[in-house]
Amino acid sequence: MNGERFTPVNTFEYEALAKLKLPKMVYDYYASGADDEYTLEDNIAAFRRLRLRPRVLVDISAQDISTTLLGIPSSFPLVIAPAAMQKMAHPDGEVAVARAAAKNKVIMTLSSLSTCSMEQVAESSPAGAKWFQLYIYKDRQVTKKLVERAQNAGYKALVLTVDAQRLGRREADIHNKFSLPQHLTFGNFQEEQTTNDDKTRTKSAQGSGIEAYFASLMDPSLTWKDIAWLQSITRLPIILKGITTAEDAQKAVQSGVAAVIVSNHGARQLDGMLATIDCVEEVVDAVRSRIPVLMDSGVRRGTDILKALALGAKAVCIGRPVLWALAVGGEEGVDDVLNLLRNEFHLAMGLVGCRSVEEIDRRIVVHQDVARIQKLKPKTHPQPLSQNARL
Ligand SMILES: Cc1cc2nc3c(=O)[nH]c(=O)nc-3n(C[C@H](O)[C@H](O)[C@H](O)COP(=O)(O)O)c2cc1C
Ligand SMILES: CCCCCCC(=O)C(=O)O
Repeated sequence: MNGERFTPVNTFEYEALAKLKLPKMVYDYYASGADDEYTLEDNIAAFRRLRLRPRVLVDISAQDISTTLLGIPSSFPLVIAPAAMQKMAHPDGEVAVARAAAKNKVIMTLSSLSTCSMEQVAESSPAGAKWFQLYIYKDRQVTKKLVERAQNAGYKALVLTVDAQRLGRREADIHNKFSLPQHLTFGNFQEEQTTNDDKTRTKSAQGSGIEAYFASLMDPSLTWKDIAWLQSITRLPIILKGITTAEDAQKAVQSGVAAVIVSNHGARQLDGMLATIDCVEEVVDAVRSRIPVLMDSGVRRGTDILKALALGAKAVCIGRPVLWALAVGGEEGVDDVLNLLRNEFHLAMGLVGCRSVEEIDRRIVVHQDVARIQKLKPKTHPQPLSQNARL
């Protein structure tokens, strides 16, 4: 580096820089997964177990990497996932992310637990399409009010998170006694600040402040009937975030939602779950093209986006890479990460011989273990089974 400013060239380098910059409590909250973090590791490793099968001698001089998501044009198949409390990464918080998303023509999903208000975020970047993520509160009036505000502020869909009736156990947050720093509040609950301080703050007398906060406000009794309730109070399309099985995917279709996101919440909820890229085919097959399937958790490279699309996802969402970029460079950092991922995807798509996202299909991806077995076949296959019996 020799005194020159280090310029990150991929999302992993952004994370390394963010780790140097952020207070430990904040970095740990953003980075953590649940329990032993097996699934956290596997979210990345599972992408590496998938290998690409490129076709060559295809004219890729005029590639089109754009797509459309629920009627919204997107410069490439990527959406910004909801992530709570972004002002801990940078003073501009969610507003910086929204501006970078709008500039890059990708959809931003705002967390209901944002540190800027949803109106502020909407006004900061009116040209950018946005979705609003929803948790269902025990007090349904709180949820209803959030939905009305999101609708009025111009959000185009509601992303209902269904994998977090209780918050996962993130041990680093317990050790750090995580709480929202004193100078920050939850932007969507400013009005309640004087009347009900609980909605605007987390406390950390002992253990993780967010675990206690979450348990006190969110409804653990949520079921499929609440989807119908939500549909009854809004005209916005509803996207279910956190579907990972065929059974739930079928129920989602039957319940009339507009899309599903295959997600394990960045491995922050149930440790030991499959990596989400390993759930995509199951959900896609169950949905049978009736609604779009998106996926998130572990997407760090343009080749990851390509692999997800090859398995049938319409787009991916990214969580942590945006937080790292925000911490390192604010709006400019997020702009850069979006550009990096777009360029990586463009290159990868060309190198496998696809000219448009519609040309990406299952043939371009193979599971590494299957590739190995196929390679072994010519050697073992002709031998009679009895000769192999001792193996
Ligand atoms: C720090 C942090 C905060 C998050 N906050 C929310 C949230 O408020 N609502 C939600 O539905 N998901 C939340 N998520 C999960 C993300 O939306 C997304 O599913 C996950 O980050 C994707 O995995 P990735 O970080 O590996 O890309 C959060 C994730 C992180 C890392
Ligand atoms: C302070 C309230 C809890 C925020 C939870 C956000 C979230 O989903 C996460 O994964 O963290």
